Amino acid sequence: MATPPQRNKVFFGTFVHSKTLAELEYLHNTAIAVNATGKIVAIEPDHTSLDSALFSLLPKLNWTADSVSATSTASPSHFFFPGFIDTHLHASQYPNVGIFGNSTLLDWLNTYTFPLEASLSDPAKARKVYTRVIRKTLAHGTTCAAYYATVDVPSTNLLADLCLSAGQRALVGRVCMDQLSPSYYRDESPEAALSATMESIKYIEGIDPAFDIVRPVLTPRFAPSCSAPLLQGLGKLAAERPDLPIQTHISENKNEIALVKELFPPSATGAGDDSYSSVYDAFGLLTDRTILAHGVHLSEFEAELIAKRGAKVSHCPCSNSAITSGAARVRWLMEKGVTCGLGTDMSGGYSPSVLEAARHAALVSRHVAMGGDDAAKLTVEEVLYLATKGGAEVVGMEGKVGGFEVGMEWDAQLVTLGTVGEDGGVGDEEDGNVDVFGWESWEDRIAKWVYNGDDRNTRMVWVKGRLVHERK
Ligand SMILES: O=c1[nH]c(=O)c2nc[nH]c2[nH]1
Repeated sequence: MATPPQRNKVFFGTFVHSKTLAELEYLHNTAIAVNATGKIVAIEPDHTSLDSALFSLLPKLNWTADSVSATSTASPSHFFFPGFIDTHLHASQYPNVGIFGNSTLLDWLNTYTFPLEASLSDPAKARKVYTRVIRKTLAHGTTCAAYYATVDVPSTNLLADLCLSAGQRALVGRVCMDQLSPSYYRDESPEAALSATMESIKYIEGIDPAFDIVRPVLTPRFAPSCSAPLLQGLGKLAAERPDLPIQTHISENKNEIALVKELFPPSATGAGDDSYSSVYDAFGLLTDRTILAHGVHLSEFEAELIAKRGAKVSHCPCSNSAITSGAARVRWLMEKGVTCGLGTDMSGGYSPSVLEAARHAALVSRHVAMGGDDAAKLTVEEVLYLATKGGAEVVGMEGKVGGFEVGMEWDAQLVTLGTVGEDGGVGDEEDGNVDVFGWESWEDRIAKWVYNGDDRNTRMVWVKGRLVHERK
């Protein structure tokens, strides 16, 4: 299934993206040229119109006018923004969003999660769920998602097929788990888990050999679900396959941490201590390709170890609040040198939106601040960095997606906010859920979007230059 052939494209208007963790860059009256393979090949600021940009760009790029399609918006309430990167979510749990009652992690897994995931070995059900979650996340501007599927190989492969045909960039993980779940939902043995994982890796290599859009990811569910031989086998595979990322959960919930200490004492792992991070480290799974979801209760020692290994943390604030896991200290992690991104963690998290995760990240950081560390507060600029450039680093795609620079790929969204008319009614633009009165600075508009925006503001979405969603 090859990506359909594309035309060259020129986009004109306001572009907003993260320059650094602390700073957004605003490029007004700017044209960005994207070639037929989806790469940004030119960025030209300070044009008076699309026509003037085309007049300048086409000869430079050796493009004819009829080889180019243009998307232009000069409205002060429209802007292009990099596509969001969801660094942690369970595609298989999408039907359960919002269904968690008063549960916490370990009972939530048994009550809500394992039965649903197991039921997705029905191919018709899996197709329905995966089609829907891809559509929904694209509609929220998620151009790249690090997905957990299930234990089942055919439906995991189906998820990869569906991401590829929808054009959503994805890491697709067959879930490895050979212990502590009901017998109807687990790998039969470490060998069976490794062979099923290889089967899925081979399948994805077959459909997207260069991993242009979809890539397999080694996915030990979390330490309690995996026997020592399984973790060891996955560590060996990770060493043999440096092209594959690894994803798992860490230190989300206090009972989970106690369980890990009980299951993996240093005598069983050979580690020098009994920390959760050292378990993954002992099995060769704490690497610079590892995405660790949650990291709520990490110790000083663990944060330092994670930073030293170059492993990344997917911060999942919506989930951490919903199933009462705790408030992760993101500023502290970043100051320790740990790269962080954002995850919706559906369905521990109830929302498919990375913008919502950004908002929760800002709010949870204020709860951390209320505990006495005022510097913990994350700004609008910082949570948007985590949602884009930080996320790109977490999934191993830094320099490729997450921003607007020559050489990067065009993974982007067109965001439209609603203008308010002279009489207080609807202005030139559609009636949006974010009202722009016209006197706000661009910084204010972006803040209003972060705190009030949703998929109604996500007008168009592109991945690698291809239009993958348009809101009518
Ligand atoms: O939020 C979570 N969701 C899960 O599915 C899971 N499995 C292990 N640990 C987990 N945490």
